[in-house]
Amino acid sequence: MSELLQVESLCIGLKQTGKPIVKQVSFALRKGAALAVVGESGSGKTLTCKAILRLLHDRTFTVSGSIRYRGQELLAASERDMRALRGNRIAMIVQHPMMAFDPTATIGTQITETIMAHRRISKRDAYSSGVRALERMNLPRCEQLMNSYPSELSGGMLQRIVIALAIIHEPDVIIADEPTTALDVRNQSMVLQELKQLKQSGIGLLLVTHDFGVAAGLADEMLVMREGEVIERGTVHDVFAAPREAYTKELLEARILMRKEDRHDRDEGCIQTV
Ligand SMILES: Nc1ncnc2c1ncn2[C@@H]1O[C@H](COP(=O)(O)OP(=O)(O)OP(=O)(O)O)[C@@H](O)[C@H]1O
Repeated sequence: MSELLQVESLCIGLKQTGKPIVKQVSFALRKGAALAVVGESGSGKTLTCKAILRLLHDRTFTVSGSIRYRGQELLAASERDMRALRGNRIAMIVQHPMMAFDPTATIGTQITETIMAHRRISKRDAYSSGVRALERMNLPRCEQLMNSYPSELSGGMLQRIVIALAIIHEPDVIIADEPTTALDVRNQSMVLQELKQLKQSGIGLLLVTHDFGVAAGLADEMLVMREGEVIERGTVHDVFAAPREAYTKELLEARILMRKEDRHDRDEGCIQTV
């Protein structure tokens, strides 16, 4: 089956008020493909991702519709089955890598413990497997990195370590929620490069971003969300070349304007320093 994830008519609402937040969202994610979910802040992107992993608290939210992973209905799965899927088959990468780590323990300790929590493996083998995972992310001086504390590393480094950890159990779906938003341009491009390689290796990538540039660099297809609804969908090429909805055009124009301003600021900077 090439379809890894199938989301159909997903609705998320607030339990207390009954207010709908995500409305009838449907999409499918194939093996080796990347689907970008784009939309302004508050459009329901993160809640959609959390619903897939069943991370929304049922005291706060109602979730209905269907979410199937390799044919298995996740909305009906037991919590035990979900624990086996989370991290192992479906991994998630979040926006702020610093929050993924305990500041009081070294990266090596945390990686080793994570591996040992999922596998029956000795500490020494878990450590070596952690080093190899970092090497796979093309991180430099991996032994030294294992001895570092999170606060000693840049956001970009940490995000690449998060990705290394996310793929350690060889998941076939990665949900990346704004994986590059908190990073500088250089680190953004390195993280995008790593994600591109994962996609090429056959992983299905669900990429949440408000940045059309990131979507263009990585995704094959995209959904544009607004106020909880999918208002436009298609291949990245088609949506960029001929957006149908006024809202998509506005987002695209805002992106072009931002890039022009960035370039202008950089040029001004050059002139001032000459
Ligand atoms: N715990 C909550 N209780 C009430 N409303 C919530 C809760 N969590 C999210 N919301 C609301 O649901 C809507 C969608 O939130 P969501 O985090 O999915 O947006 P998003 O598109 O991911 O935005 P961003 O890009 O800012 O992360 C927002 O209006 C948000 O205020």
